[in-house]
Amino acid sequence: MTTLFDPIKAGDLQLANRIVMAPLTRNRSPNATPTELAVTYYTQRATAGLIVSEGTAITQQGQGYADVPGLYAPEQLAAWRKVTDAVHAEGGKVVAQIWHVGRVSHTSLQPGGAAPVAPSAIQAKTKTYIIDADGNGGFVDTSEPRALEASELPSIVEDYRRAARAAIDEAGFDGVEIHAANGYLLDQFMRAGTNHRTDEYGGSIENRARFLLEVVDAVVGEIGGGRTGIRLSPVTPSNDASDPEPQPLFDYVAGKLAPYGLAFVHVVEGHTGGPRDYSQGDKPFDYAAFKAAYRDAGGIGAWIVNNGYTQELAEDAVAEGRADLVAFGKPFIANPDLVQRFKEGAELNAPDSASFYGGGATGYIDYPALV
Ligand SMILES: C=C(C(=O)O)c1ccccc1
Repeated sequence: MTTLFDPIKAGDLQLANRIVMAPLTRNRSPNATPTELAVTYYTQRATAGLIVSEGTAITQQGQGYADVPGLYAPEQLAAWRKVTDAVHAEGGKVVAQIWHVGRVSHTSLQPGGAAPVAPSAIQAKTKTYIIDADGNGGFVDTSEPRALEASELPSIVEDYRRAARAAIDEAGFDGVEIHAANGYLLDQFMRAGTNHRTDEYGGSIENRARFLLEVVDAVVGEIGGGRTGIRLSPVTPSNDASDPEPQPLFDYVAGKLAPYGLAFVHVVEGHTGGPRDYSQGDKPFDYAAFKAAYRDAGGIGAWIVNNGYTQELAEDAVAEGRADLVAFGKPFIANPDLVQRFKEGAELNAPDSASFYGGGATGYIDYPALV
């Protein structure tokens, strides 16, 4: 019977166990540049079978929150290199989550104070975190976006391709995870609640999935499917995302992803950070059918599940073949040695939500490991 502690090869990634550190935004990268604290933070957690980095912007246009990191400037890439070298020195594996927020941003974060971009000019009913001129952080409404011209999309595809190449060559990551979840740009294009376009990128499921698949094609073409993963969240309402018929949409996407030889498909089940049984549309989302759509079309990527898993739920999912790996977020924030704690059945540290976002060492690198 497969357990969480069995190694697995996911594409080109040889992983020591099935326990994944989920991408976790921590807002501790001033000027979009990870600090030395990030080196300690990720190294402390290097026993994870795979670390997925926090969302990392492919360009300033793709930046949506204060103090999140980027992959688009030399100092950012050099800072990430220190992180990946340190994780590798501990025997860990780490991929970069490459991210464009689309409409989930604010003019103060955008190049030249411009409006954020999106498939359609529909303002997200959500807030983002910015730091004002006096250095005070706070949550504000996201700015009204402008609709991207179709002629602008090839340039954004190139931004993803360039970021993927830089993540490998400059920043030293073992691969990338394309962030196509949680109501950000690629999810905005896929889901009908955010995509009201009438051109070849809107309307039908095929059209709404087109931009995502152009990005996947470019990234895989640049770094290979074996070093490329993707994160999807079929029914999350995060960042005001919605679609009335998620099953046909994501079953279609699964089938189109299958030929790319991806290292993994990472699925957020339910409401990101909320109830796993949350769903949209007139019936619960069928995750087994979604996985089957991928496998039946020839998809070989490892299947990673996420959102609210306990060790017991994770062990069952892997033992029963519903997942190949399980990603943990908050447990990894509070337990750098989560793998050891699972192995020993040790008590887990409780996470302190007050220090999830922003700040310094407190709540970041000071959670205790087992003696
Ligand atoms: C990258 C994020 C995501 O995928 O939801 C994120 C961003 C800000 C706060 C929490 C999470």
